[in-house]
Amino acid sequence: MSCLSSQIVKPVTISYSDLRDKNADLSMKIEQGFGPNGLGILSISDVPGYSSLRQNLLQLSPRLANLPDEVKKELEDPDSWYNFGWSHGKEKLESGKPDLLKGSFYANPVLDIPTTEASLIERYRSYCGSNIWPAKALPELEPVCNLHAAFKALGKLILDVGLMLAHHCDLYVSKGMEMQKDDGLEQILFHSRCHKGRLLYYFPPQQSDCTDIGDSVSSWCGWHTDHGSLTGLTCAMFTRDAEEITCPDNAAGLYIKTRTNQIVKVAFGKDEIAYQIGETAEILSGGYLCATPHCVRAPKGEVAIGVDRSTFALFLQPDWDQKLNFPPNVRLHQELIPSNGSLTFGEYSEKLLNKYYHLKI
Ligand SMILES: O=C(O)CCC(=O)C(=O)O
Ligand SMILES: [Fe+2]
Repeated sequence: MSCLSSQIVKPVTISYSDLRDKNADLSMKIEQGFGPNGLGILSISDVPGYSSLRQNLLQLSPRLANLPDEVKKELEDPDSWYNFGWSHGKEKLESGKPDLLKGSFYANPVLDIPTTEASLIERYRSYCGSNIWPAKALPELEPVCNLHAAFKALGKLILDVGLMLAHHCDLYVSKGMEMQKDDGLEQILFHSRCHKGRLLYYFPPQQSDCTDIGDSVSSWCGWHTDHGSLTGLTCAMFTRDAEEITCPDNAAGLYIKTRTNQIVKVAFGKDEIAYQIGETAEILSGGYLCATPHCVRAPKGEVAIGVDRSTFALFLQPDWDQKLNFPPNVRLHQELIPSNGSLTFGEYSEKLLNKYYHLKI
């Protein structure tokens, strides 16, 4: 049984100067962060230029989310199942109801048009579509017109730091498992065209929600594991009436289920980038890196009225063509895996999307 701890846990931290040293032995820290008995998250401190890029992007999140509905509609992309541009109320909550609690803006921070091949765009809708940026031509979008630059700058920085971290993950995994030179996470992620950034906006609880929110730890975002390899996360920004505040409810925020089934709130600094493990890192590493179950708790009570939350996630993911061999000891989504135990990352993701959108598997 899971057990909710009132403790707030700080992840293991690696400084940027240690991380970028390819020869440093960081395997103890990688194991503490990501290994079978690790917390499932670690943070990187002192990344040059990071703090201002975080601030630049996160401040645009409430502005984007509060644009008129018809303007946001122009930024939607049903062809990619809302995996590019603006998405609100398209995913389902654990209860089966549409998720209206948060809005997201998705884009590939590296490639605006990952491919022009129609068959690929049709087959891998969530990755092979094109980015949609607020056009300068629309005056209503003026407050978010620099979204394009701010999103790409932060996304690329979190990607570069994530690749350095992937290098050290490979060194750790190679101590336990035989690996070919190009099989490692670093090379797989370096060659991928599939990275996806997500600017998230959690709408503020209203007076009427006060009693609805309840005690659940997953009241803002349900329990899940990310299906990419590494997820880079910024420390969230809370605002009320467009002013940045400290969240009035200390229990609100990101929660993780540890390997020993403890549910803990994790907190890391504004100046740190946190990374979590996604399912495909667990698959590629034969279970040496373990996917991180997590959720987000909303602030509760009168003090929470009008408090919103903005954050950014970068999903570092393998290319759509990357073959994944599912090791027998990794038991994620067993029902989706064919008998030969192998799928490409693109096929795996499409199957998951079908599962979550209640379409056919
Ligand atoms: O809001 C957060 O801190 C986490 C978001 C998240 O888990 C996701 O987008 O997959
Ligand atoms: Fe997540």
